[in-house]
Amino acid sequence: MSETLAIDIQDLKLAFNGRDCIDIPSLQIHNGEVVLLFGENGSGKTTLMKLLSGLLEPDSGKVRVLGRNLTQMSRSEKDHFRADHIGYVFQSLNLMPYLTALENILLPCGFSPRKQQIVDSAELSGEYEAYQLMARLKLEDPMRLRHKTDQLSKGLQQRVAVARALIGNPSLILADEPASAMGSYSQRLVYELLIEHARENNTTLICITHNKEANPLFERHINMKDINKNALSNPLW
Ligand SMILES: Nc1ncnc2c1ncn2[C@@H]1O[C@H](COP(=O)(O)OP(=O)(O)OP(=O)(O)O)[C@@H](O)[C@H]1O
Repeated sequence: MSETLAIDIQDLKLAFNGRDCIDIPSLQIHNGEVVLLFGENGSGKTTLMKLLSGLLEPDSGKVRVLGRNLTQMSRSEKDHFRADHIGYVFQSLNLMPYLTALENILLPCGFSPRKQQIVDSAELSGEYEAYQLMARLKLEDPMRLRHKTDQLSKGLQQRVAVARALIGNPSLILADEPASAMGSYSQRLVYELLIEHARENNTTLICITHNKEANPLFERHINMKDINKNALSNPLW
């Protein structure tokens, strides 16, 4: 059973400075599911994504991701696991400003021999793959990828962050508000690319968005208040 689960959470708890943030008794997401995660500001969406990627350590409980128990891994094992198997679009983007857009997109291949191998096995260069992904996001001028990311608009930076998460076909994509700085046409392109890419590669996709227009595109909708007992106890709400 667990081999079919991309995510399996049991009794997951995390507090910040004594204030309870996450209390999720149970959550399962199957391999290949395309999931929209939504909820009020402060309901714990980003924190949950960080727990799923091993960037945050829970106080207690179990997090299994792609059949591996994150809670039993060392920090370095988690870093390698994340580099090899997860693509993450951070809410804060986390692009390297001193690198070009193209170098940013290709960065995960440098950290993961697995991603590099997948890109190489396509018998096309990583660079070609990067251009292909950006073409699907309707980048009009490919020369823009030769610019440093801090010279690009916020919307283009987000598209670069999306391509960076998809390069090397990771098995799990976590996308935290991946299109918030874009107009509605570009937002739709981003959601459609993430979903098509997930279906083409049997990738599991978990995407946070406040954009209700994206709802019909996703096959499963998870409201934080239905899974996190502390979702509504936050003062931000
Ligand atoms: N590193 C941290 N230290 C202390 N408190 C934190 C930390 N990270 C998150 N929190 C708090 O945990 C709660 C949940 O934050 P989180 O960012 O996960 O919510 P969210 O649902 O993603 O919100 P939003 O929709 O505004 O992005 C908030 O009260 C936030 O202030």
